[in-house]
Amino acid sequence: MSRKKSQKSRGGGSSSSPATSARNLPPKDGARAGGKSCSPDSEVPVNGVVVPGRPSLSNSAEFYDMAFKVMLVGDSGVGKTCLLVRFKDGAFLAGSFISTVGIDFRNKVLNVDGVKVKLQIWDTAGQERFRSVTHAYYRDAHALLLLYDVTNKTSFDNIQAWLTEIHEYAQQDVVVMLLGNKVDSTHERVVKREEGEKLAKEYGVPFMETSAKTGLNVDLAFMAIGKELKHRSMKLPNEPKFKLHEYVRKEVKGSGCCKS
Ligand SMILES: Nc1nc2c(ncn2[C@@H]2O[C@H](COP(=O)(O)OP(=O)(O)OP(=O)(O)O)[C@@H](O)[C@H]2O)c(=O)[nH]1
Ligand SMILES: [Mg+2]
Repeated sequence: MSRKKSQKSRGGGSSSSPATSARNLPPKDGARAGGKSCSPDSEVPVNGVVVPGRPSLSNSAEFYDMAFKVMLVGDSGVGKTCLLVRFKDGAFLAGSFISTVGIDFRNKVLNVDGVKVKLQIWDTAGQERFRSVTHAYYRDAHALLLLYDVTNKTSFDNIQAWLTEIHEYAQQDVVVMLLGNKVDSTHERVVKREEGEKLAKEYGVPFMETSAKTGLNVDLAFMAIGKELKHRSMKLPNEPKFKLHEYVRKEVKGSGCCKS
């Protein structure tokens, strides 16, 4: 997989540290974990592959073969932070909603067909006032999970604007996946699954509905991204091409009410 720009462009000092979340992600992997600023950029090489055959040791003391940057984007309140916490810790952040301030990240190593794939997952702030902070991170992202909230029509209507932004700031070959979150809220749902599917088809991106609350399809979304990125960077001559759309279509689970 080829990345066009170097990602060492944000400088190496503390001034390059992102604004971090006031709440949200417990300070384990985040950019200011332990009160220190660090440069997570240096951990993830441009093409994702660390050193073939020589596993590296990540911050979380877990070995991995390759590492990639994944960003969570979408309107404020769609559930980006909750989705990440569900994936990383298997928990749901219930209670009052505290909006993310700036940007933060967490690492998780996945076993993708016997290969340890580290995903460095950046949780962005959906609020408009943090948009310029987020823009600076797009260009290094290998994959983007774009979320809307199935109980919030505006968040769905804004997806096109998000995709425009992604095309403007992200790499051309970035992997994008559309997620309709909060499908557990069946009574409040205002965006049908078919509408999400239609929009995703229009833009040629894979789609699934998720629930950070119940965990529906959360692991699958990240695993699909991990598989796609791993296959892109480790294409063996006789290996069949990984088909992300097909994989998602086959593996995705319905919300219980309306899966065909
Ligand atoms: N029912 C339900 N509620 C959810 C789900 N995911 C998130 N929420 C709730 O939605 C609210 C917003 O969730 P967050 O994860 O903080 O939203 P966010 O996208 O990170 O918002 P910003 O940080 O402002 O960009 C919180 O009150 C969550 O409890 C879900 O899958 N189901
Ligand atoms: Mg958040």
